[in-house]
Amino acid sequence: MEHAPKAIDVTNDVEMRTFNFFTMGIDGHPLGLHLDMAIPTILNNADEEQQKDWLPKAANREFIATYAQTEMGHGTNLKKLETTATYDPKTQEFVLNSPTITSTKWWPGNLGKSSNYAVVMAQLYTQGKCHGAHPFFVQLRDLNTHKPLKGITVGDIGPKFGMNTVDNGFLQFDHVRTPRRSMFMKHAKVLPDGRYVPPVHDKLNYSAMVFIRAAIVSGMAYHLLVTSTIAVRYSAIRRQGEITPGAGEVKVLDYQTQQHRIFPQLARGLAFRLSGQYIMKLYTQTMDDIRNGDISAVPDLHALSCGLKAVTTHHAALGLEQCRMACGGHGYSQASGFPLHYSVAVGACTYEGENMVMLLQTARHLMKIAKAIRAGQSPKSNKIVDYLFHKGPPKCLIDQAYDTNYRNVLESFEHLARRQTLEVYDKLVQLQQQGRNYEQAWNDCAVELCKATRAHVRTFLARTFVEEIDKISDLSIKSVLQDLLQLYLYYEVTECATGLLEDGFMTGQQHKYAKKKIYEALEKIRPNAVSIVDSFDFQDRELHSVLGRRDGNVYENLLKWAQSSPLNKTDVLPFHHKYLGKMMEEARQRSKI
Ligand SMILES: CCCCCCCCCCCCCCCC(=O)SCCNC(=O)CCNC(=O)[C@H](O)C(C)(C)COP(=O)(O)OP(=O)(O)OC[C@H]1O[C@@H](n2cnc3c(N)ncnc32)[C@H](O)[C@@H]1OP(=O)(O)O
Ligand SMILES: Cc1cc2nc3c(=O)[nH]c(=O)nc-3n(C[C@H](O)[C@H](O)[C@H](O)COP(=O)(O)OP(=O)(O)OC[C@H]3O[C@@H](n4cnc5c(N)ncnc54)[C@H](O)[C@@H]3O)c2cc1C
Repeated sequence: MEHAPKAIDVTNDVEMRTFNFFTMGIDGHPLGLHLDMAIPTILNNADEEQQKDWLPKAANREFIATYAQTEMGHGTNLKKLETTATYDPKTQEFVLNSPTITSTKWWPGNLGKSSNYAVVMAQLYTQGKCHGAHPFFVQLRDLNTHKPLKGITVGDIGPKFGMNTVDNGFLQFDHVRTPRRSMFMKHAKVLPDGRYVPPVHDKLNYSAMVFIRAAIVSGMAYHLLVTSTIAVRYSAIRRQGEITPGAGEVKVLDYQTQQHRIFPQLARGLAFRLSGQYIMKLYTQTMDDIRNGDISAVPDLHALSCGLKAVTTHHAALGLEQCRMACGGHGYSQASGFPLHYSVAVGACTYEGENMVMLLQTARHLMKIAKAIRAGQSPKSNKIVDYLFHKGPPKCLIDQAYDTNYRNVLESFEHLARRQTLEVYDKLVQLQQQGRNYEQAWNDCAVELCKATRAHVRTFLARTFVEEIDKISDLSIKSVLQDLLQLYLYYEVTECATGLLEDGFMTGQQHKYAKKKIYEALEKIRPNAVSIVDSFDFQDRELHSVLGRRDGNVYENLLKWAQSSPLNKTDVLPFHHKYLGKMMEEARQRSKI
């Protein structure tokens, strides 16, 4: 008996995301910000009554909302946002206003044409006092005509580096009135008479950003695993040159340089995937804690999500580019899929907090820990940062036989993170003792502060990778993943070798040992590489790549792909005789004279 196809349940988040993903590709769609930021804001920042009203409608797509925070003049420094929401107790309304050109909201995804509502971040004024940026849920367009409401100017910001299926927009308010209850009131409130009730933690309004920063980690894993799948598969069919003269052309994947280019991206993709799961669990747990009145984990979550976001997006951008270059000329064609994946992935280096700014946020947290260490305090049973309090071995032991579960490699990462953190802390203190104020001293130390964050995040990623692989009980799977783990760890050792060699912790000999372990891992991974990427079970329609086809039939499909180009619809372009043809004809005539 035939069954009618099951309809998509639009209120089921996973079902809907999967559907969107396969039907609309990866560069975004009109519901992206609605699902990723507006709904999380409602969940975490609307009070019970507001949620009852907004959430079912949002889940049911009765409206489309976006997250409008960034302005033309300020994206990073939220304290300087210029949009105002001034409370008028007479009418119990807020008046939203964009006082300057630079206060124009600029960048929000799906704001330009799709959304009819927005979470708007605006400086809250009541009883003559500014209380900082707060979120408001504001209607922008008429629900029937979809025309902008009175006082609202809204539109698209134009083509971008990528993600051009998303209508990133601009928005201006000219004294637009919105009811008092359009302010998100779970944490802070404005009472009908205008009194302001502060939140228990003044950064709870930023929870949607924390959510996306955490989600980005898995997103970057996805991009890296997809692009390394393309590069591995293509390298397994591409033959070029000989290793043994006369033995015939080899698959380019047999070249050590090719493996060294691609396999670390695969390993990093897995590492990001495992840490992505960890941070998402931490996010969910922390949001539950907040609901129960416990905000103690907020700083840890914020610090870890900022650092992971910055490091994983940066490494994904570098890794994607390596995968592209590893595919030679065909990698530069849009048929490879790389331009699409690259332009989407690199946006994440900027959105949801510019990467340097994010590294510095984590460093802020590290400096507090350094202060506690220097004051002789004990660790507080915090799995993520406690290692900073402990003294590790005085010398690197990566080449010693005592290694169980890579403890000696992890100790090397811990050593570097600890040293970098404490050294930059000491420099901060010293500069202040020499007369610099804290902010000036901070700026003088900024590059070193970022290095401390990177070292700390490297330690976290590596430890999570080791711990998760250790939990696997299927030995055949475990052994393949252990090869990738070996590559990951020693590759990271060589990446931070300058820091490990700088203070004599690691010897030149040990550096050479790490390189040897990399080459050994590459060799072990090579025979399994295609099976590993096949096991991710990406569908061809996800890869968007002729080079990365699962069936390996690259060349015939590359030709078909080129032949289907609009330029090839006719043998002779319609305007040929008008321009190029005419030019050549005239030149020929002239040379005859
Ligand atoms: C297949 C692919 C899938 C991909 C995966 C999914 C992706 C899905 C696609 C999405 C598509 C694009 C979506 C883009 C959407 C936008 O880009 S939305 C706009 C995002 N904008 C930003 O991120 C702005 C960045 N700036 C900031 O977050 C803040 O201004 C800064 C830089 C953190 C500083 O904030 P501030 O208000 O000036 O704070 P300040 O007074 O300096 O106080 C700092 C204190 O607050 C704390 N703090 C600051 N922020 C927080 C926070 N959030 N929580 C807790 N504490 C905080 C600090 O730790 C510090 O604490 P203390 O050290 O003082 O104890
Ligand atoms: C694809 C995309 C989608 C986006 N979607 C949205 C959205 O949906 N909603 C939304 O509200 N916004 C969105 N944005 C905006 C985005 O969040 C901001 O662009 C981002 O937060 C960076 O802010 P900025 O543009 O002001 O950069 P700037 O802060 O001007 O950065 C410029 C440079 O200054 C440096 N810098 C700035 N401050 C400091 C500091 N304190 N210390 C050291 N260096 C500093 C930065 O590191 C950077 O190198 C999106 C952006 C992009 C690219």
